[in-house]
Amino acid sequence: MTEAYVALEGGHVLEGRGRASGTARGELVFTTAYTGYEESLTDPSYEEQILTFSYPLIGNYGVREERFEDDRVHPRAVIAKELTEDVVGWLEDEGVPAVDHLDTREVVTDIRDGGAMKCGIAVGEDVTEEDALAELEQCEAMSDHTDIGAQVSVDEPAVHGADNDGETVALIDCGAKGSIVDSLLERDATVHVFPYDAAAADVEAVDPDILFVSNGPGDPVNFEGAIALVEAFVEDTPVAGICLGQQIVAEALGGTTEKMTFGHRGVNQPVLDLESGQVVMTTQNHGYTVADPGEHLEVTQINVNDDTPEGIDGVEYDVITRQYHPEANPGPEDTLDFFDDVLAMASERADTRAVPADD
Ligand SMILES: NC(=O)CC[C@H](N)C(=O)O
Repeated sequence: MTEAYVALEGGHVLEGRGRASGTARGELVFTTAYTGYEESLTDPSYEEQILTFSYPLIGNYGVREERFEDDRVHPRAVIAKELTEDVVGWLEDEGVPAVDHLDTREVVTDIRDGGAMKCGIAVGEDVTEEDALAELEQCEAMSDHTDIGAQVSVDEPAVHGADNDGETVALIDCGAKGSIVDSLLERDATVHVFPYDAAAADVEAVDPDILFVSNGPGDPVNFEGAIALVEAFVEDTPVAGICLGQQIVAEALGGTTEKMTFGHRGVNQPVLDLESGQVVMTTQNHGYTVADPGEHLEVTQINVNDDTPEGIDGVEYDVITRQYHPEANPGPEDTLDFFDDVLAMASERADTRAVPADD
């Protein structure tokens, strides 16, 4: 019999059915997404986290690689009410422990009331509660993962769409989802992907029309290299960001970020555009938020549920960021036009440079 124990911060241990064996520790979070488990499980932003699905049945339409956001599963472990054989086989192959047949409603309400918390998991033939508690004991707070970018970023720069005719984007890869790159390529951009700690001179060498800071896991203050890049480029080059990217831009330009109680993870987060008055449905996956944008940034969109900043523009600089995921995957495509706005900003910059100085 495969045992499964989930030890929550504070020492409460839940018992479930073991589906994929192993031990793991991480920050316990939940997503309310009712579809898109392949995309969520391959989203690098879930590194060092244990993902609970509040939707009860996960895996019911199989597992297809073309829906992956990256080439591996990122959460340290997976919890659901019911996991299908397809998804269990995939998690087993990936060596990611999985537990089902426990009360996920209890897990979700614990997180909602107590906040995202440390968690230890043990799944296997002979594991005990103590094994899960030992994992919990060793679990570090998310902010203590000071070099988390190294786990998810590219090692070397890479270029995609070199033959495209559009704008040149320097994408700072802090754990970028594949569909962010795809969304730019579909709009004819050339995308130079750089490691999260790239030197400014290397980025400058491709003469980007825009610096684009990606999504990624963990605490934005730990991405010192990416923060320095925004500082170095923002006066002369437009800057865009998604999710962690928005938080990094705020940190770079005099704003502050903070940890939320349990964050936003799901595919139906309502966002209000303050200028148009329009509300859109968005995909989200974050546990930190911009607390104060500072004087160089202004909030243009807010979350309808809790008023947190969802869209930010530069006051005097060309800056545009989103806290949610305009690329969707999973989730609604209401906000794909963000990529058009980003590339329009990049295009203006390209046009300005093309004009000779004495014109
Ligand atoms: N998806 C993301 O980029 C997540 C950003 C950051 N790690 C957070 O949890 O807020």
